[in-house]
Amino acid sequence: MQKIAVTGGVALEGDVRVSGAKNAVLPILCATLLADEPVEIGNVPHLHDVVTTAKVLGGLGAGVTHDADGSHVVVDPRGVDSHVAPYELVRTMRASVLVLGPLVARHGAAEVALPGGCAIGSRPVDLHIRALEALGARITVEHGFINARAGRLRGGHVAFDMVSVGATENVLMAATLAQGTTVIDNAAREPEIVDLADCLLAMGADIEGAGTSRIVVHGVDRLHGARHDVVADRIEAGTFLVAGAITGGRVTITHARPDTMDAVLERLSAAGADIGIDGDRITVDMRGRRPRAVDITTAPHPAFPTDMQAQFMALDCIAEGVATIDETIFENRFMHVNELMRLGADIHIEGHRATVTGVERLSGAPVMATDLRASASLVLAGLVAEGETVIDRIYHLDRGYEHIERKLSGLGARITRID
Ligand SMILES: CC(=O)N[C@H]1[C@@H](OP(=O)(O)OP(=O)(O)OC[C@H]2O[C@@H](n3ccc(=O)[nH]c3=O)[C@H](O)[C@@H]2O)O[C@H](CO)[C@@H](O)[C@@H]1O
Ligand SMILES: C=C(OP(=O)(O)O)C(=O)O
Repeated sequence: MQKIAVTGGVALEGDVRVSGAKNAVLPILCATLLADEPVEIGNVPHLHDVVTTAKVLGGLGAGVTHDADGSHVVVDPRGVDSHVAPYELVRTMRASVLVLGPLVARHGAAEVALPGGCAIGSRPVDLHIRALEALGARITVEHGFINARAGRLRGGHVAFDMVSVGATENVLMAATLAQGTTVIDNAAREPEIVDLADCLLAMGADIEGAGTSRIVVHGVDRLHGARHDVVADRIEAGTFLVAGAITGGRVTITHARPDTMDAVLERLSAAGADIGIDGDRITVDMRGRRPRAVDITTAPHPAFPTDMQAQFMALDCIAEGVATIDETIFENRFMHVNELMRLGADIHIEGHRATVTGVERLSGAPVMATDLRASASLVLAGLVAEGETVIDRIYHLDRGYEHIERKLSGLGARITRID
């Protein structure tokens, strides 16, 4: 199994390009199932999750082709002749549940394996199911599968009792082909929802309010082919900014979307970093000083994202002062804590709160990646730990970060992948 070895102590310097967002490209790939013509997607990141989604779509009968470097993908949904997303694929990537809405809206049937729990929490799908039922789908859950059937869906009122990114995406996609108007209240407002809506609009959908907590969808009879470029990955971008800050370096990220990153940029400033924004470039400068501890509370967008919690915990581990980190989205998203402690971090957990007392130095050690962003936090800690940190189970990293070791090497980091 591949590992990553990092030798800490280099202050990172230079430019790094941000890739397309994992959490946008996966729903967009699923949305292509709604069209009756090929859909071309650009700025597609090289990620294992993209490969898995292509397998899910291929298994349904869609044609999936990509150009030589893989950054343009064309999905031809005309061959779809199955409506089953099997457990073998769904269990490796929860986003596969996002084929549910498109399949039932376009083909009147879907059988999608229940994604089940994962390292960061239980991650139920009851909100997805109730929302699709509100549009007229008949849904049963048995033998580990969600079975959905429908004639043409009809518009309805969906009022979520909690904010769910995935459920908002599933019902938004389904509503585009429903008869009549759907109102989604307490919708998630994440930039990836806006990007999905932009792609659906290019395909001929009629949507208002994406990016606000009320989305209104007027159903149309068909969605056609389109071309769409995936929005920049604000989590990858944030991870590189933390890499600059934690190492006391100066890093510029390019092709970013600063307007999607307010909460993260505000917390980096609070940690003492100088932040400069110039169009799609963001520079973080922490040269010559130690970060200050910053408190974090994760919550739905536009608040601080749960997907950046582990990376900021790594920053707090070597910061001056004591920080509290409250994780309000997932009940078990502190899997990185024990591994960070193996590097010498001082962290105490009580329920949803971690208290991090900054230490002056971390020391390299073998550690185990437990989930995607936990892995990123270990790489970040490894960049400042004395000596070598070897991170095992990096397949989690490859789900969500494109060539992370190459990008960090380009900034001067001593990091290699070991087979
Ligand atoms: C609001 C939020 O920050 N969502 C994050 C969540 O999206 P993802 O779409 O995976 O998860 P949701 O947004 O649906 O989950 C938000 C909360 O709702 C609960 N829930 C969800 C669906 C459901 O049917 N029933 C239910 O109870 C979840 O357990 C969780 O506590 O994980 C992604 C990957 O880390 C992040 O990119 C998203 O930012
Ligand atoms: C946990 C994440 O992704 P997923 O929902 O695909 O597990 C993430 O993007 O941080």
